[in-house]
Amino acid sequence: MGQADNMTIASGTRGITLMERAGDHVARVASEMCSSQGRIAIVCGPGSNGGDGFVAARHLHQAGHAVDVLLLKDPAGLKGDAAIAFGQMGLPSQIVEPAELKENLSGCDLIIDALFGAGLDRPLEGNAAAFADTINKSGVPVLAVDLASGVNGSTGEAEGAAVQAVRSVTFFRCKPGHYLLPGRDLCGDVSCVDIGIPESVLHEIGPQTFVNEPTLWRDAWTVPGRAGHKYDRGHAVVFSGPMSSTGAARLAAGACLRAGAGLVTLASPPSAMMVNASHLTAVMLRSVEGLEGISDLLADKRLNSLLIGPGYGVSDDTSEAVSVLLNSECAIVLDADALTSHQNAPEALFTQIKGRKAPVVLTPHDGEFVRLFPDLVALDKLARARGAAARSGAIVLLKGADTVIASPDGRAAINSNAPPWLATAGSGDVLAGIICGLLAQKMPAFEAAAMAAWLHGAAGVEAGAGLIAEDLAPAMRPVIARLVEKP
Ligand SMILES: NC(=O)C1=CN([C@@H]2O[C@H](COP(=O)(O)OP(=O)(O)OC[C@H]3O[C@@H](n4cnc5c(N)ncnc54)[C@H](OP(=O)(O)O)[C@@H]3O)[C@@H](O)[C@H]2O)[C@@H](O)CC1
Ligand SMILES: Nc1ncnc2c1ncn2[C@@H]1O[C@H](COP(=O)(O)OP(=O)(O)O)[C@@H](O)[C@H]1O
Ligand SMILES: [K+]
Repeated sequence: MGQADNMTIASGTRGITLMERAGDHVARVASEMCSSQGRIAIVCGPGSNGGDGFVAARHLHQAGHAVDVLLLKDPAGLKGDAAIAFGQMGLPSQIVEPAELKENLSGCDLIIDALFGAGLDRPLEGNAAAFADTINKSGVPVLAVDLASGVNGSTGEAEGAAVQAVRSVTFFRCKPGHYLLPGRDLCGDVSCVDIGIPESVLHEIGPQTFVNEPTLWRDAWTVPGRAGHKYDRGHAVVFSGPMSSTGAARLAAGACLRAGAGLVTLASPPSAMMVNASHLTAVMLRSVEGLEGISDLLADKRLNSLLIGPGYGVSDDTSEAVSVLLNSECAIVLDADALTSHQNAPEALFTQIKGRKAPVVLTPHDGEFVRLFPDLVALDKLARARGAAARSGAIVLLKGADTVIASPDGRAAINSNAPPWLATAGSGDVLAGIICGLLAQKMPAFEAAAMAAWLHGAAGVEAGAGLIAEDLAPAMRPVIARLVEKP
């Protein structure tokens, strides 16, 4: 944003003009949230975020609202555009001690949080933290300028105190902190408004972090052509666990087929053939025994996408099986036990991944992540996923309510459509199956993983409250139908 701001200013738009537009938008949203008689407290910090607050105060006063401008710091310390906006405000303001703030906020109908935005560079402490606390305890709805104060816009983290907003108004583009937790929850509903920064600045800035929406991958996904053949859509293999743990792989295989793989084979240990056979219809079944069995299976060059891990078991045998898969030319998804089985020697896995041409997607949840990348866990979520992708050479899909998909080339997508109902046994197996199904259709791996996370979230919304993992594959149908309709 700093770069976007500077480029816009360098091309002739004054900084105060940007601030004027930003504050105007904030005032408009505040007016929507508050009756025309409503009293609005505008709590302003020492930087440009506070500057936006001063502009909003002027507009709201002109619109007839009762406005209280409350300052964290002495306005003599304001600089640049914020100082100009303060000078142009023409309204009384007061420096408030934290102990007095409660009194100042009582009886107001809306609080505008203009304490800190993009310039936050450390956790809120002392007076700033006390302000955030008092605002949160006031029970008054909060509209945040740019970000809820205390949220780091680049990471979504809030290491100290943070304001809880119901809405935020941000400028030009949403920031990672609007999508990553806890920032997403603290910022509330986010409106992103145009303040006159031209789109063209993005060519030079070249952002590498994206919100996971269909525009990110829709062009990489093809729907079956009129004369299409099932083999055009690939043949995926999902590896089943032993007799007592076959369900995870079957869930994955069903989702893989539903994601559009032309054919899906479940590779089953001989001992589990009966239980698998009694539960499968469109998914095919093949008995595969040991490493030799896997090698024989993979001799069929029509197979092009593989998934191993769900319910497979944690053991050296599993890591050896993974190694055989990695020697093939297929795209591969490594999930669950296939990840944990490498906890003692992750580097060997990464070396093998980096040595192959076809892509690998790793789909760890936090617990699996720490086993493979213990030294990365202290980083923020974007940095964790990016660091893991760079180190492993794989696309890394780091699961959670704010799943991040990262590529070794530096791109990262943040998924935000997943409902909490997806936190249910087997839901991750379904996700791994969807990725495998999209890889079978030869989607590039980053796009396949991103689309899969989005489909999984959208299917969760479609299935709704009370869903279980079995509901997800059927719920993908209307979601896919809508994607086909909307090119
Ligand atoms: N970019 C754009 O296009 C546009 C941007 N605009 C707006 O500008 C905002 C960014 O403004 P900004 O850079 O001045 O930073 P801001 O968030 O006000 O905070 C910096 C101040 O806070 C302080 N400080 C920091 N952390 C602290 C802490 N934990 N605890 C205590 N103090 C702390 C730090 O001072 P320090 O104490 O470090 O000297 C500094 O004084 C952006 O969010 C948007 O609202 C719009 O006007 C439209 C155009
Ligand atoms: N609170 C949440 N909100 C949205 N999605 C979630 C939440 N918690 C987990 N998920 C998603 O649910 C899935 C769970 O996967 P995983 O942990 O592997 O479970 P399992 O092994 O039981 O399938 C992941 O896709 C994850 O991103
Ligand atoms: K703010």
